[in-house]
Amino acid sequence: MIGYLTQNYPLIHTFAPRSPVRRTRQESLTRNRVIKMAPKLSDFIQPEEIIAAKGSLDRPISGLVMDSRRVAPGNLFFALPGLRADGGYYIDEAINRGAVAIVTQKLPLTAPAKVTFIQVADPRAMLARVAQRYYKFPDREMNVIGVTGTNGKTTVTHLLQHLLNGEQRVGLLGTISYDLGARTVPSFRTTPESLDIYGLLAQMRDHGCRQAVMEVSSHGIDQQRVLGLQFGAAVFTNLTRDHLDYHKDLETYFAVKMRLFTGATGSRPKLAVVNIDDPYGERLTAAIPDGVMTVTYGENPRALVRAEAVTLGFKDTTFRLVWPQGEMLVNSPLIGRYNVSNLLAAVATAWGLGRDPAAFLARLRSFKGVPGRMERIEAGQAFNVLVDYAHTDDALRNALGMLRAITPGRLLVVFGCGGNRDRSKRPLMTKAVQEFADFTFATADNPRSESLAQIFADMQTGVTAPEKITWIEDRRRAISLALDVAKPGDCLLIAGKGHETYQEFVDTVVPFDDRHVVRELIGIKALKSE
Ligand SMILES: CC(=O)N[C@H]1[C@@H](OP(=O)(O)OP(=O)(O)OC[C@H]2O[C@@H](n3ccc(=O)[nH]c3=O)[C@H](O)[C@@H]2O)O[C@H](CO)[C@@H](O)[C@@H]1O[C@H](C)C(=O)N[C@@H](C)C(=O)N[C@H](CCC(=O)O)C(=O)O
Ligand SMILES: Nc1ncnc2c1ncn2[C@@H]1O[C@H](COP(=O)(O)OP(=O)(O)OP(=O)(O)O)[C@@H](O)[C@H]1O
Ligand SMILES: N[C@H](CCC[C@H](N)C(=O)O)C(=O)O
Ligand SMILES: [Mg+2]
Repeated sequence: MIGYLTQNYPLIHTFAPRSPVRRTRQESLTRNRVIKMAPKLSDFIQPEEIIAAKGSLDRPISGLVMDSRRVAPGNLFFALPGLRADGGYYIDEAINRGAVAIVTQKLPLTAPAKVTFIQVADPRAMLARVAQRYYKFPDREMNVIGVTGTNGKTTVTHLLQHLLNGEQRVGLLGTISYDLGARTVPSFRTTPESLDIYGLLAQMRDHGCRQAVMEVSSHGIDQQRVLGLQFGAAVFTNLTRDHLDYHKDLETYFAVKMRLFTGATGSRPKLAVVNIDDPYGERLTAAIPDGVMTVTYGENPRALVRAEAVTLGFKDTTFRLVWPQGEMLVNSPLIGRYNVSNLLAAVATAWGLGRDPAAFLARLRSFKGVPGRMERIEAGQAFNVLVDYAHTDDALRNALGMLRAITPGRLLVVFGCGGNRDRSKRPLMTKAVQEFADFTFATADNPRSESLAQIFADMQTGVTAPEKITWIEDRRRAISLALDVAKPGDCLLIAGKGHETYQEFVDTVVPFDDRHVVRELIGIKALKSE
């Protein structure tokens, strides 16, 4: 999937080919001068940063690249050690495609004269530093706000963008899309590679964005994708179980998230915004270094920015927003207690950056939500259908707990678990749906390269009430059966894929959008019953 998307995505880190045009002599001279002034390796790499080199550091380069399949002539290729492969293995391919310089952990015994080899201890860290210099430190010309946490990153970043958008557009990088100021493109990673981040931030800067909000995933922090990036603010939403396939245990996962706040990513944020309703948030506040302004938020009475008198409804949420200089009644179409937390995160950040929350009253009300997050599908049916991105046991518990409280009839759920991701959350997700739903249709999410039988087997270890779950491999069929079962007054939650428009199998990616499937099936069923 990722490959499929990036193939169609214009390269952002190599020079775009120019269309042939007639040039005046003056233009040609200017052009020649530009060629003479093409950036050289030594413009981005200092001798003291390298262990050894073979070849000249004065060599001009045409761009940076970390994937041999995307090398263009004149590029500097970073051979990154990976979890599955070693980028070093692809150096020959990169050279064959025209790479003129290689950053690597190991120098070759013999090197072709036309290529410079640069040995460094950590090529990923070097990539981030070089990318930041190559794109001329876009993070220093913008106020970049990074949002981390297990759940809520996408919601909070979109909310913040909505609150802060004014005369100058606010850029955004996250799970759904990248808003680059002049255009918005589909996202290929929640937190892109450092090379892409700096390239994308440069596009925002060049199109007049003076602020940017971005989701910072734990993978992104751990793989040094945000190394050196200067954050004007870092926000912590919460920490619950996920990604333990990668981090192994919750403490390690938390330690990785903490790096964004302590300076361990190479740069300290100016402002830390922390949810102290979450025990990990409480712990985080104690670890924030002196000199970083901290703003706490939550329903906790000790929070600087807090919500009181929360009223949860099926169509909207109301609460009293209290901050050190004032308070006001907020009404938002976002539903669920966790969205109070998301609203507070955004307001607390804006307040920490010097904005007056009172100015946001209308914008808080006009924010209609994020695609695929509790998205209501209305296609003429007599019961409620919601599509949501809950893909952890905590998110499922929150989502279903909230719907349970406001559903007069039965609560039905369609859900599955993604392949090649945290296996330990699968039985817990099954337990969560059984706690709240009257009936569950367990099905496929994105199996990726895992067998669905294996995923189902993991999910089944959490079954305590087998009579309340049916197992249907085909997601469309599962949704169809759930729609057949639903009656007026019932609520059907279709969880896990939210905004996603595809389903990923071992060697295919097929178009699949829960929202379209629901509308189509309701339409067909209505025709049949006429
Ligand atoms: C588990 C994980 O995060 N893996 C990331 C990791 O992959 P890896 O270490 O396995 O890399 P590899 O495949 O061994 O390749 C090593 C190097 O060889 C290069 N290569 C490889 C093949 C080739 O033909 N030529 C070539 O040059 C690769 O470009 C790479 O630089 O490093 C790669 C780049 O160096 C990332 O693209 C890759 O992200 C994969 C695709 C991924 O799916 N990551 C997900 C889990 C992720 O990052 N998700 C978070 C969101 C999580 C959340 O919801 O919170 C995200 O921020 O998107
Ligand atoms: N603050 C929150 N606390 C707990 N659950 C939440 C919160 N906000 C959203 N959720 C649940 O988590 C799901 C994902 O929300 P969102 O996309 O905002 O999170 P995210 O952190 O960006 O996720 P991802 O890591 O997959 O990008 C929502 O559909 C909802 O069910
Ligand atoms: N950003 C999340 C998305 C999970 C969404 C779910 N549909 C799945 O495929 O598991 C992850 O990479 O874990
Ligand atoms: Mg997200």
